[in-house]
Amino acid sequence: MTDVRQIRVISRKSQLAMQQTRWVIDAVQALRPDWRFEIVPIVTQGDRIQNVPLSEVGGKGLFVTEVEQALLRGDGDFTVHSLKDVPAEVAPGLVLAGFPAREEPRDALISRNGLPLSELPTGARIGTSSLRRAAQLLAARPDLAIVPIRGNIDTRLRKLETDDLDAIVLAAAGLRRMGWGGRITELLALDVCLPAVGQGILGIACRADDESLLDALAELTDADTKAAAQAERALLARLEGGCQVPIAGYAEKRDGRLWVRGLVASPDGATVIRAEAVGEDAAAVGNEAADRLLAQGAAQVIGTVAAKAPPLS
Ligand SMILES: NCc1[nH]cc(CCC(=O)O)c1CC(=O)O
Repeated sequence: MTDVRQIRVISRKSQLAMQQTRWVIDAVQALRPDWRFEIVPIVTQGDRIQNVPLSEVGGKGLFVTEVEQALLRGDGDFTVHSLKDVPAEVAPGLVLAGFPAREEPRDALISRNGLPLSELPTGARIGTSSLRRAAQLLAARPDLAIVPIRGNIDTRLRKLETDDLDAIVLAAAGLRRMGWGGRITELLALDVCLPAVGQGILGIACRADDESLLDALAELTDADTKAAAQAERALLARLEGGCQVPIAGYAEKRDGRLWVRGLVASPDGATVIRAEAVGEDAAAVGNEAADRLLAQGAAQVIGTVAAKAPPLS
């Protein structure tokens, strides 16, 4: 017999956030038929600032901090984060307790004329505000013109036409969760565009002392996804990267062991440092991959980028 609870779920109002929230509620409901759920919508500062590239507004976890404060105040019981938007450290008193099976981790190219990356014309205009994507695209194709675009997924898809772009790059996971996977021209190979740490993973956060909720979230957790999340976030934490630095990391299970790949690049793609590590313990493997990046000078690349970034305000 489980306890009967009325669970309040804090969610940003974006279509993607609401979609992900409803999906997780359905999954928890299936495990706890007696529980009742209610969505508490929240508008964050990050949702209000729409026209400035995220890399310029600064502040780690722009969308996440206010949601964490709301959870700590007790405005709601859990929230569903896109893990890649969650800074390396979560707020004291909260835990990331639920990791449903990962959606597609790769970045997707959506091109106007259906051409894959390798066939785009010289000087093609590619829309992305992600320094990580820009750096890797330029490393593969230095001729490309990177055009900053921001906004929700549907806004960015529209800008493909209105901003006269040849292609845009988005996380395949977000597109698929919205039911728009059919728009994808090409999934970019992991060795062409290594994803952001946590891309495609949902991380469900709740208060660290909420025992019955912790139990339910543990039941919907996929062990391989959780291990990948831990390894990738250990790598990120050791590199101390904010969204101002092109950092990528991806972990997957191979033959029972965890394989982590990491990348640090200069924004122009001229310098790209790669490293990998294999092992059993998720955090240890992530740390080892980070150390191998640092041994190749990643700190200098990160330091150079951070020095050029505008001050956080
Ligand atoms: N930075 C915004 C963001 N946060 C999570 C996703 C997509 C879903 C995911 O990666 O889990 C996106 C959109 C994108 O990067 O294209």
